[in-house]
Amino acid sequence: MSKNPCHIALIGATGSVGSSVLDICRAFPEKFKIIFLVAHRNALKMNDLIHEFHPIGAALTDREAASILRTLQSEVSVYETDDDLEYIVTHPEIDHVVFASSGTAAIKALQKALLADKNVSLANKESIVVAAPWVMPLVRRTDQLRPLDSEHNAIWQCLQGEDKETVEEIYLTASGGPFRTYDQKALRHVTPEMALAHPVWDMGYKVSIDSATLMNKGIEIIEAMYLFDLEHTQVKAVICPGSIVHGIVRFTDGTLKMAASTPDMRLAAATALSYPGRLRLSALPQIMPLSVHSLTVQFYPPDEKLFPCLALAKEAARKKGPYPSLLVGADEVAVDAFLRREISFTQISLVIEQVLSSYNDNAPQTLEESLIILERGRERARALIRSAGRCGKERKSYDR
Ligand SMILES: NC(=O)C1=CN([C@@H]2O[C@H](COP(=O)(O)OP(=O)(O)OC[C@H]3O[C@@H](n4cnc5c(N)ncnc54)[C@H](OP(=O)(O)O)[C@@H]3O)[C@@H](O)[C@H]2O)C=CC1
Ligand SMILES: CC(=O)[C@@H](O)[C@H](O)COP(=O)(O)O
Ligand SMILES: [Mn+2]
Repeated sequence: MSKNPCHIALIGATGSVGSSVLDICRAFPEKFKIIFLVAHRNALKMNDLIHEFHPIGAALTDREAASILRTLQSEVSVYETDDDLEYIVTHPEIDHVVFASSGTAAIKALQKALLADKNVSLANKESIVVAAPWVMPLVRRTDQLRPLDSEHNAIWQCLQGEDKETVEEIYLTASGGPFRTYDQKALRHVTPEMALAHPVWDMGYKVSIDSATLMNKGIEIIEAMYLFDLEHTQVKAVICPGSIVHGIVRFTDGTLKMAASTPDMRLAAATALSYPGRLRLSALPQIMPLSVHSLTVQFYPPDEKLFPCLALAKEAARKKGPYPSLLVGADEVAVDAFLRREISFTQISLVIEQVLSSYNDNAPQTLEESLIILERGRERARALIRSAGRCGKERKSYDR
């Protein structure tokens, strides 16, 4: 930790990962102080957080929501634009920026934070998948970028003190999602409510649906390739029901090193924020420490036929070029359409597959080109869904 208290800017403060980070800050006020809070449009929750954490500023990237927040309180300055976000993540008062927002909107802020030599904890996987070639070279110090995604946080912990050349392969564990035991026929009748009911984690809608299709694990494979500078053949997914083990590294001498803990994002947040120290999390009595005596862990391979999204993401990992951005764009739109009941659960992978297979342009050379490809992925997915026709059932929005 650079200083006590460590001054934090939290992007995605009103979300699921944001709440875990705030729980750690709440439990250790002498170690962590919230200086800026950023979210998209949840003005009411942001207002509550301002009253609790007393930051010097808050931002809502939705302009209307920012206006509402200004009317709700006068305690802090309210920001809203991309420039404001850059101001926040490079602010001289800030030591550590946590990127816990969903989507890809914070990519440029992530670049700015790294360039300004801030420590960064990163939960947002889409940013790395879309922009790694323009983000990873900006990392200046080995302790600067700390993975918050639970599997990557586990791998990061396993790799500490190790020589990268001795890493043979890594395994990211997957819970298997709510449909781990389903067959093809049962998958056809899956509803958004069923898909959102994750067996282990309480997460935002997008990542919950991605977990149910196993796209989350596919996206995480690409994320891990870039974060740990590994080939696609070195990153594997393995099902671990219950998600007690989060990540495994196999070294060249055959040793397997794995990180296990109660599945709780506050643990990942604590390790990233307190690195190289560790916190005494008994201050958070709700986190039950694992007992070695009751530990039974099973691993088995994922079924890529039943969950084709994983195979599609692995193919994008192999081909790289435009495919990771296309995959993220198409998946975003397909998941949204599923939540709006415009397509079925099994059509999610069909939409993404068609977007990927119909694309033959060049690899992006710049971040701007990668963002254009991301947008093409979204547009093509929208066009496919439109042309397939709407199902005409009741449409319920799952937007927060
Ligand atoms: N949830 C989890 O346990 C895990 C999540 N992740 C990753 O972390 C990220 C966040 O996930 P999760 O917390 O579940 O998501 P949520 O949907 O719960 O929260 C998303 C957060 O991002 C904010 N946000 C959305 N768009 C923007 C934007 N354009 N600018 C600024 N803030 C924005 C939202 O604000 P508002 O509420 O105002 O709309 C909200 O605070 C995702 O990339 C996810 O894949 C990784 C590992 C675990
Ligand atoms: C908590 C976390 O890191 C999520 O990304 C988690 O991995 C989702 O669960 P699945 O293992 O089901 O994808
Ligand atoms: Mn994860």
